[in-house]
Amino acid sequence: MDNVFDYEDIQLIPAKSVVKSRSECDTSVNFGGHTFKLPVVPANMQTIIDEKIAIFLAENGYFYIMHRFQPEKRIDFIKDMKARGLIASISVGVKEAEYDFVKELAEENLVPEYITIDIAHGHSNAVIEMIQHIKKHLPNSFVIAGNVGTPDAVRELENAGADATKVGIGPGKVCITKIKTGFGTGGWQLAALRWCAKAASKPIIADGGIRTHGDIAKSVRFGASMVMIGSLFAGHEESPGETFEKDGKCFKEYFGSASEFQKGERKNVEGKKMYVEHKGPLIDTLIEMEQDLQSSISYAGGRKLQDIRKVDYVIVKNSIFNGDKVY
Ligand SMILES: NC(=O)C1=CN([C@@H]2O[C@H](COP(=O)(O)OP(=O)(O)OC[C@H]3O[C@@H](n4cnc5c(N)ncnc54)[C@H](OP(=O)(O)O)[C@@H]3O)[C@@H](O)[C@H]2O)C=CC1
Ligand SMILES: Nc1nc2c(ncn2[C@@H]2O[C@H](COP(=O)(O)O)[C@@H](O)[C@H]2O)c(=O)[nH]1
Repeated sequence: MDNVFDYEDIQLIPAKSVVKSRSECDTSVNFGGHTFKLPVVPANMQTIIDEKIAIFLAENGYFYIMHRFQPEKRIDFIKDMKARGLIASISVGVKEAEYDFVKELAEENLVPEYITIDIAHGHSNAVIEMIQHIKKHLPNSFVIAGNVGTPDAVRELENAGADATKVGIGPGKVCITKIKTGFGTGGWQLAALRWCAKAASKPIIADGGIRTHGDIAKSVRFGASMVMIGSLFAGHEESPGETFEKDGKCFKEYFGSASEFQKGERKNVEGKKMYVEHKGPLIDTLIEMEQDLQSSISYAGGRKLQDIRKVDYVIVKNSIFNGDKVY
């Protein structure tokens, strides 16, 4: 690896604008045969998405991935989405029961449009075998496999049949993998994305470490087709979990999928919990993301999302915030 950098080490270089208004810039993306308004998907975590949010996102043209932490609800969830004429997008793990679940879906002819294999260390035979199992029983589902952090892993999962791979081990806001294991892409997630994207022949989802809307544009620049985000989507009015008040301010909890709060026990804990200040309605954030990304496209001198891929960049050795707070 030559250049190692993360989101805040990079600035994209502006090119001459070709639009009269940022509203002319098109942020939509085709991913897995469907077009979505944004190249952004809320993380498939229990404090980020639930059935209600999934319906809201699907009805309004946004991509979503339902989490896998209430496995008994998944069949009814898929049936409900299908009954509404909406895309069904679910997550699975790799344990034995998940093999039976995939077979059950096939037997009932319940075919989710998207299935995400959601595992911490995706470069493993466990994930390769699950990709093959899904492709055998549900060949028409678009399979997203992860998480990985190397070109070798991307190639192996693609060769096993994955339709997209998800890159990011340890850059998440509530992640403690980097601290507890010493491994991962924490601190160099954007460079890892670039490294993996060069090897990929199918779409990549950049997962974790997004702290500002500008990081979405940077992810696209370095090869992401889709960007998975947890912390920026936490704390909304609709977010799962209770709102509580402290010193006159409202908060919501955001915890890791490998935290004791998710697992219900302190075994192989690699995630933590934090409290996020209340952010208001989800739609306001989605609209602001779209406007900011339209602006990014205009700075790229383009009209559509892919134009961001063409811009030059510099590696800024110190933080781009120069000691200032982000907001
Ligand atoms: N993106 C990221 O950086 C990370 C994300 N997570 C999230 O946490 C959740 C739980 O993940 P995960 O623990 O994988 O899921 P599971 O608890 O479902 O474990 C999946 C299987 O993989 C095994 N496993 C887990 N980690 C490893 C490893 N490092 N090497 C070999 N086998 C392993 C587990 O066995 P056993 O438990 O016995 O080892 C289990 O059989 C997921 O939602 C995941 O996305 C967790 C950590 C990092
Ligand atoms: N190491 C861990 N990573 C986790 C855990 N739960 C989720 N995640 C990953 O984080 C991203 C979201 O990152 P953010 O920076 O946008 O907040 C999520 O999509 C997972 O890949 C965990 O317990 N440990």
